[in-house]
Amino acid sequence: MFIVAATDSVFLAPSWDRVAADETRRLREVPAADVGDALQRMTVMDGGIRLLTGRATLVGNALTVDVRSGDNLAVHRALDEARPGDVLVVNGHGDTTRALIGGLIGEIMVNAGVVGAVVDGAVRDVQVLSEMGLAVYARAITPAGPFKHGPGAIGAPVAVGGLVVAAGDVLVGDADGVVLVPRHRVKEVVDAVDVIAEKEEALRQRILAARPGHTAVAR
Ligand SMILES: O=C([O-])CC(=O)C(=O)O
Ligand SMILES: [Mg+2]
Repeated sequence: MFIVAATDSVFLAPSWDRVAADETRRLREVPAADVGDALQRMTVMDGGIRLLTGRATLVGNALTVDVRSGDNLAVHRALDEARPGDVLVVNGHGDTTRALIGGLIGEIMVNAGVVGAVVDGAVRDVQVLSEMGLAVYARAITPAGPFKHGPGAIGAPVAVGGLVVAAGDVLVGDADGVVLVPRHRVKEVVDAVDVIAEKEEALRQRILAARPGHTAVAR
């Protein structure tokens, strides 16, 4: 940790599995909407979880953190457990009065290879986070800083955006928002998204063909 604080109040789960990057590669190329459709439109975070930085594409394994509202001690501690390709997923209990992540946490994320964050709460320093190339999704922005007393939990299932996210599950985000792909459903989703994309394209072509003044020139 880069801050000096006792962490006895922070629970740490023993370990969890992650999905290898080559298994999720296809999910980087398709809209989050298609990924959600491949999951029967079910495991999609609510629209309050919005992209707040310039980089939209987010695909990675959840490093889950539960915090006390307005307190980010467990976030600092969690980053010691981070692996490259992780996404910080924080249950801030919907509290938007204090930011749980900012530019300094962003710098630690970059050191650890953490590609972004999804926060059920608020963040700050969004301009700086954006310049770092991090994809950060949250409910709100506030300049108000967090406390660092704990308690918290790392690696336990968390409630974020109306979903339960387990450590190691895959998050897929773009400008529309964030979709959860449960770890054991990645292959099924990768197989399904191509079929969905083909169907959408076929329908789009029919719509374009019906547009007034349409000439049958391939795009
Ligand atoms: O004070 C904090 O922990 C949050 C913050 O602004 C930063 O990480 O830069
Ligand atoms: Mg800051």
